[in-house]
Amino acid sequence: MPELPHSATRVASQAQPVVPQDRPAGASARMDAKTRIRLRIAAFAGADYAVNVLILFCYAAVGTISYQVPWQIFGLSLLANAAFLGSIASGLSRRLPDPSLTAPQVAAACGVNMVALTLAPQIGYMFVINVFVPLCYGSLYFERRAFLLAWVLLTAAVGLALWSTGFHLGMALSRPEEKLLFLINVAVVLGRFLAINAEVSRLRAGLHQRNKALAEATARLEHLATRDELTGLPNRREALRVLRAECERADRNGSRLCVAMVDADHFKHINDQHGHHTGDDVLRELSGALQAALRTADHVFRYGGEEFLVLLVDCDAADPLAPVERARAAVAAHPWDRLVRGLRVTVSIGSAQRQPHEAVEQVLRRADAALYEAKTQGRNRVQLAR
Ligand SMILES: Nc1nc2c(ncn2[C@@H]2O[C@H](COP(=O)(O)OP(=O)(O)OP(=O)(O)O)[C@@H](O)[C@H]2O)c(=O)[nH]1
Repeated sequence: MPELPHSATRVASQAQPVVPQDRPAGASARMDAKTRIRLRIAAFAGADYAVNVLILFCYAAVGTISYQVPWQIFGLSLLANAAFLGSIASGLSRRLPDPSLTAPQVAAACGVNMVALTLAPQIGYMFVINVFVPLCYGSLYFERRAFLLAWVLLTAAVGLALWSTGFHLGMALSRPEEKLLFLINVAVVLGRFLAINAEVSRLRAGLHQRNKALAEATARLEHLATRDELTGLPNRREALRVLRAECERADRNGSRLCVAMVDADHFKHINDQHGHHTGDDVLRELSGALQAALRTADHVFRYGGEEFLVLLVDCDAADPLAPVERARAAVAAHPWDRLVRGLRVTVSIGSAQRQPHEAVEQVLRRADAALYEAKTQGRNRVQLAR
């Protein structure tokens, strides 16, 4: 069952079903707050019983029914409401699967109305109308099976009450005061439906809010899971996902892909000489320089440490080295002086043109081997994979 709504306290149905579900163990402050809400709702249910009893006293006052009826209903309502308040206040209800006592409170409200129907069948329609309110409120929280059960039981209870009166169901409307009392009762019932409607709106707004927060949290998590925090580039996990997707696409439409491993030269030296902070700045600028040198359709990923992976889509088979050579030259020509005077940063690149249907792991292995060659041959160069 959902969390107990605060505004549920405003719902003026007869026995208010309350909602929070917690376990008996550990009476934390949070549970105490829930208990307070449950108590408040049960108290409002009590006030609701009082309104019904008052209407019955009015009927007795105008002579439609005997005074015995409101007194008996008053006693019964008091008993039921006191039992609910007592078991919620004492913490007894927390030992139950439904600590809000939603179903028992709905059942009690319907039961009191059915007893009233048997005691005063001459205004019996009023009690039949009244039972819609607690049942409707319960339906907000009941699962389908529970609601079906409530439906069957209530129908049986109405049938039983009618049978006990010999099916003498009536509505006293002959005198003006009876007409007025009937209208008052209808107004009270409709008011209760309005309160239920407010409750539905509140639950819906809460749900909408929670869905929105969940969608935002999911997007944030997704971003964190696929992005490198330092450079803002997509990370290695995302690189492999995109690479697989692009390979499938290339195989479908017969286009070519180039995979290039880009590694900063002597980066350890930069860190050692200028500090990790500068090293981080270099990585950030490096990612920007690589992106600026490539087409927007191409991808740059931070593959790890000082290593980047570049994925060139629709790569020109005639000159697969041209774009990566452009990227290398752009990095070498970048105004690194802006970071630290005299700073020079270059990259070595191993580039592999993917063969049709070549496995992702294989093309990455070839690009990595080419990068190793570029490093051993003196760095600041591009090596095409074999
Ligand atoms: N500042 C900074 N340094 C990093 C980061 N990730 C990796 N490094 C450093 O990058 C350095 C890489 O060093 P090496 O693997 O020896 O490579 P290298 O010094 O670039 O040498 P070559 O690749 O052979 O040219 C290590 O000192 C890592 O600590 C990072 O996010 N920030």
